[in-house]
Amino acid sequence: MTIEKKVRAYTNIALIKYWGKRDEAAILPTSSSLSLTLDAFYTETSVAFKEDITQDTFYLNGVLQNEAATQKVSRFLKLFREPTGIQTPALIKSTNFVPTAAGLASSASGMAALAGAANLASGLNLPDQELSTYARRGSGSATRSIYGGFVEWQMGTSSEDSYAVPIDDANWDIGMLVVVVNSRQKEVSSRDGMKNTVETSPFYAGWLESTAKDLIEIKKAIHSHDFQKVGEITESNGMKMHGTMLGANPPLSYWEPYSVVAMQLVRQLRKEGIPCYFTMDAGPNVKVLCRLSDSEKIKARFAEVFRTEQLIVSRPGKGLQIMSN
Ligand SMILES: O=C(O)C[C@@](O)(CF)CCOP(=O)(O)OP(=O)(O)O
Repeated sequence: MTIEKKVRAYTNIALIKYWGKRDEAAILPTSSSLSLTLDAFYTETSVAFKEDITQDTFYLNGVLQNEAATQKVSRFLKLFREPTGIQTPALIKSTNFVPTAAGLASSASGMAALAGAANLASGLNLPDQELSTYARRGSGSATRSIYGGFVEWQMGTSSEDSYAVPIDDANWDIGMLVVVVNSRQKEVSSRDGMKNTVETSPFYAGWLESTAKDLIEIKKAIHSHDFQKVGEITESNGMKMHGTMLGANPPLSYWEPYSVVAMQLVRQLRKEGIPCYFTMDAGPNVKVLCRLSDSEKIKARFAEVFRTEQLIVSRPGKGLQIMSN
């Protein structure tokens, strides 16, 4: 029995970064990672296997997608067609609720929502942990969006045990301010950036050793609700990831001048006694981990430098949600 339901998945921001694969095809990482799912950014997707269409048909934000984008979705749907034997064409409708200027990687919420919708439509009905290994085959960071709050993606030893584990609901005055320095499509994708780094950076071995220790320490800090420790490890881990890129050949940096302005403002606010810590991904945008109760105060300080539409406060997000159609 298949059901056509809309599934919502929220995006996540890594505090302990995923930056490198040990297996490109299966999207298996070189290290485990840990993220915070965000409530403010999400994707809603429905999948329906329909006899009245002749081929997979994919709408994104209401726009019929081209052959290449549709083939990518079809390749992903094979994960659900193979075990069920479903040959019927699929109608896929996906909407990204990522504020237009956000420029946040929607691959995490996009692939997690697609996995959730396909899981229902195919009748496979995998439990969340196993479903996260399917989302992973779409995009590594999507693994973590199956759950809410703080989530660990365990690197595992195979495809079957490289999955997400919920760590903590983060409902203890945790928030994040996303500073959108630039929302345009970045030149170098995370996929390409991490591949080049793994292959050429002399700092990569040091990163692997250090990030494994960071993960152990941040989980202790989360369990003891030690916000300062969580923040310090987050900021350090993100900078070490960017450090590996600077050593790659050719060197890679995603930073723009206003990325540095944002980081300096975070340091200034900390000096004034407001606990906040920055992290960056494969783009110029800066994410500020803070107390939810401080987020508006911090946003107001950023608004002295950035336009308000560049500043988005998010509380912790939940895991996959099945929406009423
Ligand atoms: O999210 C993190 O842990 C850190 C990053 O965002 C970069 F800073 C990596 C995201 O990589 P993703 O887009 O998932 O790559 P894919 O597996 O090649 O699709």
